[in-house]
Amino acid sequence: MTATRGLEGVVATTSSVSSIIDDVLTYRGYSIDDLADFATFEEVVYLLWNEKLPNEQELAQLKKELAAASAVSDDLLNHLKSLPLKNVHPMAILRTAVSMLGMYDAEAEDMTKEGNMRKAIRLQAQMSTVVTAFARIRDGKDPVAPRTDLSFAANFLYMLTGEEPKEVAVEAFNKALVLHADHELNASTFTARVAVATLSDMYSGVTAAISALKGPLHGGANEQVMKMLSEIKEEDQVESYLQKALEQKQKIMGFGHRVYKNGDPRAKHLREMSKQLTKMTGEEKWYNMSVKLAELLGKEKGLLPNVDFYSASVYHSLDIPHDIFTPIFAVSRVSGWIAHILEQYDNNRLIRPRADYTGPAMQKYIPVTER
Ligand SMILES: CC(=O)SCCNC(=O)CCNC(=O)[C@H](O)C(C)(C)COP(=O)(O)OP(=O)(O)OC[C@H]1O[C@@H](n2cnc3c(N)ncnc32)[C@H](O)[C@@H]1OP(=O)(O)O
Ligand SMILES: O=C([O-])CC(=O)C(=O)O
Repeated sequence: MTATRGLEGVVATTSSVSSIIDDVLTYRGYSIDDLADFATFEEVVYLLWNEKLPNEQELAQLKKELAAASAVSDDLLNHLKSLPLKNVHPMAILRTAVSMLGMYDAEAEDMTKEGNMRKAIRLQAQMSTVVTAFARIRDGKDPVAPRTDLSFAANFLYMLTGEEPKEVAVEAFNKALVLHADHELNASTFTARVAVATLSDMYSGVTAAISALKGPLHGGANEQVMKMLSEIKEEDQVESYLQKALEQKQKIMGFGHRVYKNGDPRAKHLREMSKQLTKMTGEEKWYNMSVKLAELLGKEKGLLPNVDFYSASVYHSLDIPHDIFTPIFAVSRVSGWIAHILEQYDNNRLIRPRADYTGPAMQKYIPVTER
């Protein structure tokens, strides 16, 4: 038996949810470029879960169900208020809150197809409510209840700020949600599939996935990108920052990818959004610094921006707190996790690979008094 480090290149399952073939990303066979340009996030959720784009009626029904499911119980909000919110990362709060949502869901252990679809709606709707409620509670503000007349993207921004967002912000946020919704067998999706392949419930799968997304080598990179840009401060500091970081063998957050070696097809959409939004806010320096960093790192190391790089300046321009960037990734990606969880249940087999043992061979047991 030989191990493949990080399972690189290992094909671990079949899937019809999304594909990356020759650097082209599709959800259920639809190009990410078309979806980013034309689709609402709700259409993408429907597509991922139902293997087809919805007609008007189906879309209206999904929106109605999401809106009806989006409020969370006062008990859960009171739990959130009792947590040490100032010192804990929002992804840790989200991980705990999703686990709690499972405890408040009377159907948590219902493994029927219908029960799982109802839970899917609740999870998709309520993660937005939890993330925005948390972001307000820690600032001493009351949570804002979701509205039933707003789109998914608009509702998130509304619950975060308490104000109805501008159309341009909703459009940008919707596109960001579409771009993050699914990505083949990335680390968090694989984690979700491993958890539910034991026939554990959907909340357990999503809680496990959130844990995997949290790390800076995966979803946590978007927050780290903004931290890096804030440290660099000015465009004329980019080159010296980069040289020093590379000399110290630091990883530059938001660059590189396990699968894409010629660039992440989502990055160009986020780059364009970053350009437009930073122009609007008058803070073009974030876009200019990002472009310069990307040019230099491309030349120096052949490393290209991934989905997390330009999303940082996009979310910053939408006035979103930096530590909420990764929870937003989860709010979108839960749609993909759910699609994969449903696919796993449909054709399940326990996921249990082997390890190539490298420890000592057959040691003789010595009683504790003789050691
Ligand atoms: C949504 C997402 O999850 S997208 C990814 C988000 N993560 C990041 O942006 C974090 C920064 N990027 C990385 O750490 C990596 O590129 C990963 C984790 C995304 C992919 O990693 P892998 O395919 O395992 O590549 P690995 O980490 O082995 O790197 C290969 C080589 O490229 C270098 N490298 C890869 N990415 C970077 C980077 N961002 N900055 C500097 N060097 C890098 C490594 O140091 C390594 O060099 P070496 O061979 O001289 O030791
Ligand atoms: O696929 C990956 O390894 C990481 C990624 O880009 C994602 O999850 O969107």
